[in-house]
Amino acid sequence: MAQLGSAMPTAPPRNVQGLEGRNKPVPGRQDTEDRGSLVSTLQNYEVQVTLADQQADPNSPLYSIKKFQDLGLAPELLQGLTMMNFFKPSKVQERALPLLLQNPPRNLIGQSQSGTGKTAAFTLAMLSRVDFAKDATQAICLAPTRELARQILDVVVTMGKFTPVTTICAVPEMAQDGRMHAPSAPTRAQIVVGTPGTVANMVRNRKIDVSNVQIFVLDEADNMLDAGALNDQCLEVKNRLPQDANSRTRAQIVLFSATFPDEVRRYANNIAPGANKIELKKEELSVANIAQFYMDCKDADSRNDILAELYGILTVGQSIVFCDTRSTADSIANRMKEDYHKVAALHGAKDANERDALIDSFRDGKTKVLITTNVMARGIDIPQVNMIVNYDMPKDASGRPDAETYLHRIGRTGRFGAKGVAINFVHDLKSWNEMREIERRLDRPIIRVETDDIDLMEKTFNDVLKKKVNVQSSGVNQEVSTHAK
Ligand SMILES: Nc1ncnc2c1ncn2[C@@H]1O[C@H](COP(=O)(O)OP(=O)(O)OP(=O)(O)O)[C@@H](O)[C@H]1O
Repeated sequence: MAQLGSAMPTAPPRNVQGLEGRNKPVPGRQDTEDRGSLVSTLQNYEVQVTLADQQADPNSPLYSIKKFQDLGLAPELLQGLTMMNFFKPSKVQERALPLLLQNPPRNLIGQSQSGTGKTAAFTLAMLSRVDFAKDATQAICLAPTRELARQILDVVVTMGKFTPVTTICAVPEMAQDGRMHAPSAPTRAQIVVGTPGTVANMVRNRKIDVSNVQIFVLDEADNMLDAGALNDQCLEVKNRLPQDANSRTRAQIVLFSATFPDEVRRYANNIAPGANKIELKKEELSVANIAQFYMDCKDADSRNDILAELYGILTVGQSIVFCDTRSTADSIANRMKEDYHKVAALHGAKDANERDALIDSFRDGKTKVLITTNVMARGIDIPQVNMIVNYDMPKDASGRPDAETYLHRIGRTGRFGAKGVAINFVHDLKSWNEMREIERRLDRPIIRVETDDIDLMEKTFNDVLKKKVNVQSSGVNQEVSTHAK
């Protein structure tokens, strides 16, 4: 098979500004700003019909027979949903909301595919449990990264716009921007969203009074309850919440994730005893609208050449490139920048202010390609992202292929019914085996795409994004890799 590699022409990236799709709504859904407008263009019209069709398809995770009005929500929250152009609940929202709002409150362990609206479900539950007349913290939500905590806080604020709710984002070195307080000050905010370390610190130091907390949410719960510091910090917060006579946490405990590996699920049952459960079957884990490809790279280094060649395609929408380590992320970004490609590297070694600036710039579409580590693998919701590249295949702490992290990574695209493309780089037998193991576990084909013909690559991806092709029946080259031998 012909491959890109050191012999690849080093011509500057082709100008793809004129390509169909640029600066237009992501196929399959509308951009956030556009979703409110009445149908103004043919494309928006098509997009809206597509989402409505999916929400009417019983096999879609976006399917629901109910309206938000049927789910027992307060009128101010319905107003917030209308303002956000949430017309119908998704399956997880329809199923979770009545369970979350039942009285007396009961714990919930909820699982649903990436991008299917779990955040709205637990945000509505938090907003519903708050007594706005009470000047005290009543809901705490923990998320594994500052980027995700900030994003969840934004959803709380937007959805709660017609309520008088008070909120804070408790993450390290939170900037004062009028809405978010510095976490060093004691708070009475009704809803606290933050990262486990900072919130645990604040609770320990009495900066957060937990005596009135009614609901405690762990987003990305399987990750948070996996052994390690996150788990210890989450447990510390939970154990400081008021308890009943049987030493059970009085607050409603809500755990959400797209994945719950068996061992974490067992443990989750101890954390949230007697919980209502919404579970996915193994075959339901993958999101069908994300087409998965792999590219044969000649060797480890040639991945950079292929990435440079892909740049034009990656910037048609927005893309996230995942690699193993912070230093790899920096070195890929530096090499791309040497070729005058505009990319940003975001990872845990950057300071807080820089991280905020980088994600904000990416969210605003000012940066088109983000090179990152698993720090961005979970929860981040940027509808314009239509491509994901696994520069390195994800591995767990013991170095084994990590199918859960893979699902979360590729789930940064294909949000709420949109189409997305995931591209895996395979450069040796090891990475080939890792990819095949993940493919086997998730039971979805990962299909080879040729790397020697940029036009064909572009067409293949565009056809998927424009819904012309169902990859599983497309006849796209399914030969095995040269690394399979
Ligand atoms: N009922 C709805 N109608 C329209 N859009 C919705 C609805 N619910 C959620 N969304 C949008 O869908 C996108 C994905 O939602 P969200 O981020 O909550 O997914 P998630 O299930 O938490 O994903 P992940 O597993 O990646 O964390 C968001 O942009 C959100 O605004």
